[in-house]
Amino acid sequence: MQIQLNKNKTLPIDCKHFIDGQYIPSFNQKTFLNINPATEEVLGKISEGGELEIDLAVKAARRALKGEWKHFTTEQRSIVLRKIGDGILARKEELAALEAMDTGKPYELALEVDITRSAYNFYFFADYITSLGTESHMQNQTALHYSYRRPVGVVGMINPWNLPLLLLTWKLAPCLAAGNTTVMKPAELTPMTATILAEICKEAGVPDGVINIVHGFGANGAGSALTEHPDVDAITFTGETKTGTAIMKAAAPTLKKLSFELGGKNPNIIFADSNLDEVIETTLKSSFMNQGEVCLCGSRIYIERSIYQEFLEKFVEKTNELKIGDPFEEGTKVGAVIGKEHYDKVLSYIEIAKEDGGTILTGGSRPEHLSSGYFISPTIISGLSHDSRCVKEEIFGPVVTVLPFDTEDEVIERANDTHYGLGATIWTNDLRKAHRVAHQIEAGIIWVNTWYLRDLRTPFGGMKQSGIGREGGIHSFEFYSELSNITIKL
Ligand SMILES: NC(=O)C1=CN([C@@H]2O[C@H](COP(=O)(O)OP(=O)(O)OC[C@H]3O[C@@H](n4cnc5c(N)ncnc54)[C@H](O)[C@@H]3O)[C@@H](O)[C@H]2O)C=CC1
Ligand SMILES: O=C(O)/C=C/C=C(\O)C(=O)O
Repeated sequence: MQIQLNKNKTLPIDCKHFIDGQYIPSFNQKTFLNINPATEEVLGKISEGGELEIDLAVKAARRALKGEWKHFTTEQRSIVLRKIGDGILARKEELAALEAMDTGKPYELALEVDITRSAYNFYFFADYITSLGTESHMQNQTALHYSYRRPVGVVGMINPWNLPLLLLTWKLAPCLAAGNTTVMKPAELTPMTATILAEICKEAGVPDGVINIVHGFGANGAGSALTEHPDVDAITFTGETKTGTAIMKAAAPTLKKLSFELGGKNPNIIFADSNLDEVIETTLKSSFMNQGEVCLCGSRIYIERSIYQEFLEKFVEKTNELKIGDPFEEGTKVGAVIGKEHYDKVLSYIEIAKEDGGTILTGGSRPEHLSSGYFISPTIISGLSHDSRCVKEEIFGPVVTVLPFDTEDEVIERANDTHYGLGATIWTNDLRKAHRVAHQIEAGIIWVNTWYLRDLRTPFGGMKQSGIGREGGIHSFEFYSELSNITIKL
């Protein structure tokens, strides 16, 4: 399926399943529509899979585990992974355009972050496997113990719509590196880049059946069919916390191995001794990058009282300068949110903020110059109490709350007063304070004087209701492989 596509794309673009190396429609020919959230136009039809398509895909993945893929050496898998990375970069403009159309995000962001990082996910794990070792222990002179790593088997992947290709490849690269096969279900709202990736993988030499894609819905659809399927060994999921609960229940009867990266309500803690210009520049990104639709966004901003007013003035001024609108226009920093349902949800939180006595310092509604598309101006809300739903719940849009604090202990308590524990950012030039506070914040990913600085060797994931397990570097292999210990008596 070669789509010649640039910013002047040709529609419609239909997305079929990819099973056992072939693009196929659903058995019953069922489809649903894919909508561009920035224009509200129909992009094409998506095949709607269910139990039958999932079963076909799982059988193909199970067969492929025992086929030629099983005999690929580490070096051969590494070469294939590098070729997939090359294949992504060779089509980066096309993939970025598809991602922008599917999600509503700025094309420049898709090119710079989503697509580049997707290729890098493959390059990183291509290198990583060639130096991956296992432990061995000599027990006195009587026995040698060593561990042996093998694939988990068929891995089910359930992906969200916010960073479609980036998050799918973050799972797929280590999954293939470790020798597994997979059935992937992209989010129903963002099917396009995954569909193209299948072709890139095939061209890179991934044998038929190793990767399979089934499109469709989550509950009572392809998603639940995948999580319930008895012949799937593991599920990796990124998305909402309550979906994680449903998947855990569905996976329990067959005791699947699970890795969950769930929602967040991340604190951004700004101490008075930080460099304010640097804080503002990064806080604009941590608040509004990708329309705030990144689970790592710092949507609760706590500012030490002595710089509260100065911070607000500068932050509001710089936020008002962000260009919002057509994702394909040069310089656009904020695009459309993912769709009508999410648009209504985000706006409903702004209404809650007003009812709770909050002050909308900027934004709060659709920008006047954009009459269609699901656009919401970057919104900053002050004056809320700590228990307002806007401060407590994940909004996942271009909306942040700002609150002053007086002491270190107070802000630590506020930051931890949530069921989530994904990310946090701390701004201070006091080294001791940075460590002291970081050690007390209940989050899996803590940045000091930066945000979204990623090193793929590091453990990535959340604590509390933000996730189960970690991925990245060796942590990915803890999930995507099984270790056996072998003891030899000497
Ligand atoms: N990375 C994150 O933390 C993300 C968080 N969200 C949050 O979730 C909210 C809703 O967005 P959704 O797209 O509906 O997220 P979601 O968690 O419902 O969907 C993510 C994926 O899970 C699948 N899914 C849904 N229910 C399932 C089930 N019962 N069994 C198996 N698969 C299932 C969906 O089809 C999709 O592929 C957002 O407003 C946001 O707050 C959404 C996307 C990413
Ligand atoms: O791996 C990254 O760089 C980004 C991860 C972001 C998420 O997992 C998310 O928004 O869900």
